[in-house]
Amino acid sequence: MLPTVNFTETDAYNYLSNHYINIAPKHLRDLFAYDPDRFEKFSLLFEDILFDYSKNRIDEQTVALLVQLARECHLEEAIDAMFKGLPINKTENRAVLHTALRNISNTPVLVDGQDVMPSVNEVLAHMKEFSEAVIDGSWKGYSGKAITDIVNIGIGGSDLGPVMVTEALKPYKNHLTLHFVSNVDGTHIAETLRKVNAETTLFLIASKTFTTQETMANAHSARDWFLTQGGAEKDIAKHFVALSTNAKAVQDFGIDTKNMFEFWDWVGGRYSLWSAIGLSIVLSIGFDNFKELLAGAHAADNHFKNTPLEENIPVIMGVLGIWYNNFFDSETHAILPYDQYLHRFAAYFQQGDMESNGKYVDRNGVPVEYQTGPVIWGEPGTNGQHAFYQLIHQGTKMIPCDFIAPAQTHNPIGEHHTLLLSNFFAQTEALMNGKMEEEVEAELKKAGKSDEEVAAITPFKVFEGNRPSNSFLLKKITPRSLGSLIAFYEHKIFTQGIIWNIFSFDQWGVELGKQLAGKILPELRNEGDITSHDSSTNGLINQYKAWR
Ligand SMILES: O=P(O)(O)OC[C@H]1O[C@H](O)[C@H](O)[C@@H](O)[C@@H]1O
Repeated sequence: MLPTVNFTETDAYNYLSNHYINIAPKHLRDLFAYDPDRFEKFSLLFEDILFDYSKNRIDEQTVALLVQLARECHLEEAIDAMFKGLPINKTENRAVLHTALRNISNTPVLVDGQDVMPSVNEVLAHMKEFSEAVIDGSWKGYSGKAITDIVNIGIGGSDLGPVMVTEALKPYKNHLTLHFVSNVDGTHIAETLRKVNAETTLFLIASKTFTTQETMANAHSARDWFLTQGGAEKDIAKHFVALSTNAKAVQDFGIDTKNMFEFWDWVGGRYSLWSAIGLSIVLSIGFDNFKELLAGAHAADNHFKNTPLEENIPVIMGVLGIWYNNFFDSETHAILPYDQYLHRFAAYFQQGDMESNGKYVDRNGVPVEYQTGPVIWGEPGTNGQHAFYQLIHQGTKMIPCDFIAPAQTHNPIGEHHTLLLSNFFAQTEALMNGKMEEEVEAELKKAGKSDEEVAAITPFKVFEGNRPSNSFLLKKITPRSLGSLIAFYEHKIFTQGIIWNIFSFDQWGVELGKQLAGKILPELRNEGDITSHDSSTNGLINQYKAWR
């Protein structure tokens, strides 16, 4: 199985610690000034995606040492083990094979000696056939009308991916209206049901386990609502389908397994948009576009698997993250898409990254003595610029940023896209260069300020710069380029998990919350004061009971 290495005990780590002392005082502005080839050296082109990582606090030696670190941590063997379907998710004893879901070249992928590709293709064929019937109107609701609205009920990985992708690919959307219900707060389902008509609505109950409290509560409420709106028990088959690995629970819920789209325990929830969980995506943009999304991800998978680490985009993304997280002590990482359609991209990778690498126990079961996964956050530009960029530019924390923008917009209205992109370029440049004292003084003098005024205001207007960023410039956001981009981020997370020597594909931290809520629930159902917890929890529960 995966060899476990404490990365802080490798030769590369040792060299990097010394190298850091050399790089840390250097300013990016100077690194650019000394090396006119910096962009050529530190950028990679993959199909229609340009990845520019030259505005990072690195030189050629940094990259070489970071790659050595990845090698000493056996990243290449780990990649191989993942693609081969070995049970690298050890705490759940499962393979990690979201890559098989988009393996459009159909080479066999074995799990326990059995090729999974025939089952993957069978489910894809089912999704194709079903979605075509719904989209062309031949799938009828109980009163004979075609479906107009799709309500996906799911949470976490059974919600965030489909929401993010359907939003990102809205320009490819058909006439069906998509709704997503995730929160157990009754407001979410109530507000959604107000907008739809039972005769023409299809519910997708999306849950890998089919036991998640929030999803089951929302699914039952949707079914109750359907039955009070004129639908009968026998009509449920026309209006409810399940996307799950748990056939028994689906049946118990009352959904015919003919209407179940299956996936498998080797698909992690936060990596499942490529599976049957993507049915809402297929219904929104059609099967051919979904296939393009898979094809883009598959191309990125091949890049990750076959490209030397030095030129491997997700590997470079990963090791740069290690450089900042473990040498510069940065704690967060911002994802900043300059594309309104990508407005849920950062939220999607909050789960993808933080649920994967938010772990303090290493693969030997021992607490780590170094930092692991960063806090991931972000909003689309330019909104972010008017909200939190102040802190990125002039705060006391170093925040490595990923800027993402398409060269071509789907909405060429006036000069909007040029304005947007001018902000994208200006921000990465300003973060890198900063604004020196002399520049500020010259500007103020030019504006007619007295020497005294110049001296008083200058310190506040100086930007130290030297703040790192990556830029992704895509020709256009298409199903294919989006598929590749998502896969790059997934593999970046994998790369980091291997180097940090943690298990990236379990999520025991989430399980605890589920158990604890289950314990308190019966106490809320009864009247009477509660004394079984600490005084804060007792106090809150008892006040809730008094007020409800
Ligand atoms: O798809 P489900 O089984 O309903 O799970 C939904 C979500 O549940 C938990 O939050 C897990 O930590 C997530 O990884 C998962 O995506």
